[in-house]
Amino acid sequence: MTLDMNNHYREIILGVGENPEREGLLDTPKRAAKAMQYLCNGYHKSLEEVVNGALFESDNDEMVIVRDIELYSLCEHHMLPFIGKAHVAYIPTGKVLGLSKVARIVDMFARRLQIQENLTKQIADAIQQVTNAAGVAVVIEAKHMCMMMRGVEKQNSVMTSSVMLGAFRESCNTRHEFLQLIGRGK
Ligand SMILES: Nc1nc2c(ncn2[C@@H]2O[C@H](COP(=O)(O)OP(=O)(O)OP(=O)(O)O)[C@@H](O)[C@H]2O)c(=O)[nH]1
Ligand SMILES: [Zn+2]
Repeated sequence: MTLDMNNHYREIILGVGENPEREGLLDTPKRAAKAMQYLCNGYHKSLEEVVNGALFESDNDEMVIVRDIELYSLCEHHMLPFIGKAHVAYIPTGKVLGLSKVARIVDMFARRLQIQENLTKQIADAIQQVTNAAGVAVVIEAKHMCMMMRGVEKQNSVMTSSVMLGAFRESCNTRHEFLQLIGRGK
């Protein structure tokens, strides 16, 4: 599989008009394949493995927010990066999730070929599934290289996507509190 990918990258180098035998490019197909495998390693992870049992009993039923989680993903249309931040919140119902696991869940879905809207939904659904929370909210703000480096070449546009489940969808107050706490409220 990796050997195959190496050959494909060699073809890409030829395709852009370069010489894959040039000294600086000799190991590039191998490196590029390895990098791409890393950037897409989310396909080989399961939610169970990522959470690793780190769910702790708690009678705290107030909103938990993890904000400004850095996010690197690849857009599925151009396979170019989109880069930004995820803000994740949930309202526990007896169990809280290990803090780092929230970020690991973000990574598990970000390290795939994605569109931002689906990524946002997959993270929200996974947090809901793992915690059985009374509500989950995910907001992602990201810049898409496919819009910056090529195409319309807009350098300053940021895409914001959100998914609200349970209490965040039903209650304006809960939603406002969340948006305020991530610095996006009025
Ligand atoms: N909604 C959404 N669109 C995305 C995302 N990533 C890339 N796109 C868009 O996907 C669309 C693909 O449009 P096409 O017209 O098929 O492709 P294209 O000719 O490369 O489009 P341009 O980028 O406009 O040059 C573009 O409008 C991209 O901006 C994303 O995460 N969410
Ligand atoms: Zn794109």
